[in-house]
Amino acid sequence: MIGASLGAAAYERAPEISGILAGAGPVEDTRPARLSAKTDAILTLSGIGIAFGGVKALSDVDLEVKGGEIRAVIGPNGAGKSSLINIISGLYHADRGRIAIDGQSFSRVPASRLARLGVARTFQNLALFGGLSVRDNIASGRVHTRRASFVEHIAGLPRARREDARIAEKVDRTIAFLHLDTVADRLVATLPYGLQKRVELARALVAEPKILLLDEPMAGMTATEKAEMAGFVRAARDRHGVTIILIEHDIGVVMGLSDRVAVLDYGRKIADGTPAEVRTDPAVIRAYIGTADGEGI
Ligand SMILES: Nc1ncnc2c1ncn2[C@@H]1O[C@H](COP(=O)(O)OP(=O)(O)OP(=O)(O)O)[C@@H](O)[C@H]1O
Repeated sequence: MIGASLGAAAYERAPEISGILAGAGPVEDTRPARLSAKTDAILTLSGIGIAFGGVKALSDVDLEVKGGEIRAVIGPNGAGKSSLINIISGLYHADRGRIAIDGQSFSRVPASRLARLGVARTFQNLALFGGLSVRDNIASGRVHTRRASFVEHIAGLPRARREDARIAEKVDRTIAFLHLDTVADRLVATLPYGLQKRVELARALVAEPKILLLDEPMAGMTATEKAEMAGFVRAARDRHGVTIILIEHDIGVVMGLSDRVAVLDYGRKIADGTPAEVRTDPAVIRAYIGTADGEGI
């Protein structure tokens, strides 16, 4: 497996991200374009490029994601994977290229409208409210659906009560789906790391996204936790039809879970295909272990 073959050298070529967000506020493209009826792509990236100072994080990257598929993006450290997810979710703004999400085309994805575009994401490092319960953290994933005003909520007016009941029902269903019932009222900070990652998945799923972006959902997990998480990700696709874009370092997990895998190296896409195709691609083998005749991938 690639995972077993990945030496530290391949993984330690690039500095870690600095966390500085690029670009100014979201600017929606004023010329929305509908997707061609000939394609079943729900997400298309065309010619995406972004640089930070002198570092080209992504150069001319194309990516097509079909509705209902589990699509992995892999590559050594610093290859540009997180930058790609951050561009799709509007946190970074590409210097070049276009992004089409479910029929709407953007040069800059409006982060503030992401949930309404049907996109949800999780983060590489947990981004939960540790002092709130699991239930409240998950409910925060539906904030964008609230229509009743603050005053209506304070006064307990019917619209606000109906809204609360609807959200509570969706939260309960998500808790059951991800087997979080026994910890639903615990403070998130008191949970083991693997369960916290699952709560983050729950918060993304409760929004009922069409597209779910998962940035290293299994990082730091035990083998058992990874297998459980992989099962939940697959179930989200199989039972709810969610399209999933996944960045993950554990290549064994990626190969077992994904329909198609795109491989980045130094910001360029070097391979794209089924797990079986990518696994034997000489460019991928070179990128990961520095030699075209590497074994065991
Ligand atoms: N906000 C930023 N500011 C400056 N440089 C950045 C920023 N984000 C990414 N980079 C740089 O862009 C390149 C690609 O980084 P990115 O995090 O996208 O790669 P990655 O494949 O996700 O890496 P990893 O697997 O280590 O998370 C790296 O050289 C990184 O240092």
